[in-house]
Amino acid sequence: MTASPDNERPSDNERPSGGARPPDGGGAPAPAVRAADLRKTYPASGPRPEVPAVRGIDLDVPRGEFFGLLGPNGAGKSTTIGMLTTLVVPTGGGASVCGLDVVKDAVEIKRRIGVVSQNNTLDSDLTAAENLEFRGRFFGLSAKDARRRADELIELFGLGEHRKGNPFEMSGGQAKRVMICRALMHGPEVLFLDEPTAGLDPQTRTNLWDVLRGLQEGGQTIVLTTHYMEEAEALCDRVAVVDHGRVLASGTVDELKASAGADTVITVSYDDAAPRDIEALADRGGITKVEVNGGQVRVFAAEPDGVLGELVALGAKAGVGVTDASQLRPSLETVFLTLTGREYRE
Ligand SMILES: Nc1ncnc2c1ncn2[C@@H]1O[C@H](COP(=O)(O)OP(=O)(O)OP(=O)(O)O)[C@@H](O)[C@H]1O
Repeated sequence: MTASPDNERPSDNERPSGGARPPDGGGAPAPAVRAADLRKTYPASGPRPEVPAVRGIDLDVPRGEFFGLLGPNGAGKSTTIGMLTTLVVPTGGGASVCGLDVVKDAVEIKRRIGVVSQNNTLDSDLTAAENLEFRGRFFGLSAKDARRRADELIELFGLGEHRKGNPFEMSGGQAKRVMICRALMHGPEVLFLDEPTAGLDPQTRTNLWDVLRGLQEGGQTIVLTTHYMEEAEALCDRVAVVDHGRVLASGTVDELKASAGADTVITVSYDDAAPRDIEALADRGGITKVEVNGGQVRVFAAEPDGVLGELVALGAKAGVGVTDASQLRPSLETVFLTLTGREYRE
């Protein structure tokens, strides 16, 4: 489910208490994003109970960084980005973007950011170029400047053939590029992208990665949400792994791997209860942890060589067969497994 702009504003006593507004003027510029104990609980509606979508998130994103909020569906990523982009009103904690409070300074923040939502929100009555020009005019550019800026972006994003195209007759990847161009029309300080490559085929996805990398190399601060592990690994300087509305861990991908997921994870499913003596493997050098759950065994190993074969052999000795086996090398996926005990679900 995607967080949507909500009109319900919190009452004064539940309104966030000012968030994290860094000092104005002088010194280093305020960070691109800062959040402190940021929360959102959607109110109950009919038979549906309230939903604590974001349950106290802290973030600190410096300028120029490519930052990723990574988590499975329903983790609270869209709600978090909704609050940072002022579309969703927090119910607790606070956040600032470019030093401006997301509640009190929402109008000014809108001028400073570009937002690319998950769905195609382009205007179907306008061509691609007109969509861009219209946005430029909205942000106060003269007709001439809006046209020039639109032309520049269309060129940069390889959309020349589509400038007069209807955004709803384009491929998903082309429409997404037009949306990114539109979000860049007014030269935003921070670009927010909510699941920019969801639903795109792998080739289109990696093409879009190149586009985003190019933007960052040009100095653009980018914050994206993604549920694709490999997307976060490919693009982000730093990542916050989010699940059930909380940050489980954050840092560079390498830091995360080193701290939480340095091990290779070998998972074996037996056709009956796992052999009893399997837990003794944990005492062996090079093995960090062994988890047994019914017929499933998961071994976290710094030295994984031979472990899989040994699990098969132990099963055979105990008269149980192996129905499934996998070996995950250290990655964000193993970080997630280590942190949650659950496999990452996309
Ligand atoms: N407007 C809303 N009203 C009520 N509940 C909502 C609303 N928007 C999101 N939720 C719920 O909040 C939780 C977090 O959703 P959210 O969309 O923020 O997660 P997400 O990590 O972005 O997931 P996805 O990748 O599927 O969009 C989910 O349980 C979702 O059902």
